[in-house]
Amino acid sequence: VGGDVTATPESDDNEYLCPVTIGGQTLNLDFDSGSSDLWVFSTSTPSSEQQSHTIYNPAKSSTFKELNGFTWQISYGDGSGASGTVGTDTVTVGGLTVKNQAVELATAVSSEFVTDSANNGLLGLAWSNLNTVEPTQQQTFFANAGPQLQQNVFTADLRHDQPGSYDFGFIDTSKFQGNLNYVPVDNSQGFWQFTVDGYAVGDGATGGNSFSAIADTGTTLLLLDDNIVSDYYSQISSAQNSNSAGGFVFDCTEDVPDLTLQIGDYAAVVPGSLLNFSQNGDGTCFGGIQSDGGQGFAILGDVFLKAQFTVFDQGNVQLGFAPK
Ligand SMILES: O=C(CNCCc1c[nH]c2ccccc12)Nc1scc(-c2ccccc2)c1C(=O)NCc1ccccc1
Repeated sequence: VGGDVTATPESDDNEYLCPVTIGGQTLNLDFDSGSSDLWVFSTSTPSSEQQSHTIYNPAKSSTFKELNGFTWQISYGDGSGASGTVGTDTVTVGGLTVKNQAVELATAVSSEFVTDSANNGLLGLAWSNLNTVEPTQQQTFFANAGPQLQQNVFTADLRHDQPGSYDFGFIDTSKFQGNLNYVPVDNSQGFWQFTVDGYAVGDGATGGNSFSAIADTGTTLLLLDDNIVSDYYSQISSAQNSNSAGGFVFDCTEDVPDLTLQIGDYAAVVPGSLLNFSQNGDGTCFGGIQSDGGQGFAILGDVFLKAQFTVFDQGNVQLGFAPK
């Protein structure tokens, strides 16, 4: 048994949305390997915050069950967040069905989500120890689906400005070139966390110290240690760290170098074309590489994942990468 679902990029590849059916109602959700809550806009969300979102109505689902007294509250590094109550329902993704999946109903949502009308909630794909439900932590959709999957994996094939896909339970070898390169994952903090052994800017030599990183489909950009960010932008003459733009920008006419991350034996190349992320409208462009804010680990978000085919292997607690 498995599932294949289309991941459609929002403008500027800011996020990727996938159709999810909950109790017979279909909503587009943001699949997020950097968090572990499945939460949705619902009839419990204040009408002023429902705006143009598709909402889930548990009263219309014959399979919804309230988890009385259960609550959740999540906040993200950009200051956004949401909170609410919890129930269970039957959740289907690309033909793969999980019964009694914890579905978290938002009773409060921050403005970043209210104004993002394409996003009707998140489907967390990190490890369940990151789930925020109290008093009893809940399992993710992927954790619950694991036992019924042919292979206990999901794969991400995100693309620039065109639909990609997530597959659950199988590896479609037509979606990548060559062989998969696996690295061990440390899931003790709940993330798909692994070690990067070095980096190279453009066709420069691979150097630098090894560092921790997470594979995070829910973060748009490639967030790295300040030293690497400075080294990278030192190769772009017009680059500057702009407070008004919220990060490093450069002239759109510039030739933007590739970045290569050495992951074990695998040289993961992020082409310069993906590192010129978006136009600011004034002749400057916003970089796909930005600071990780001193997190202690790098966040390899969609900018990185667009350039690789990635296997999230729950059974063997490892990640696999291959070029596309
Ligand atoms: O939270 C996730 C994945 N879900 C994102 C859901 C989401 C959050 N706004 C959204 C808006 C739209 C759609 C989804 C989301 N990843 C991680 S791990 C560590 C940090 C972190 C912690 C502290 C400081 C920095 C990062 C984050 C983080 O905050 N990323 C989002 C972000 C967003 C903007 C800038 C940096 C990081």
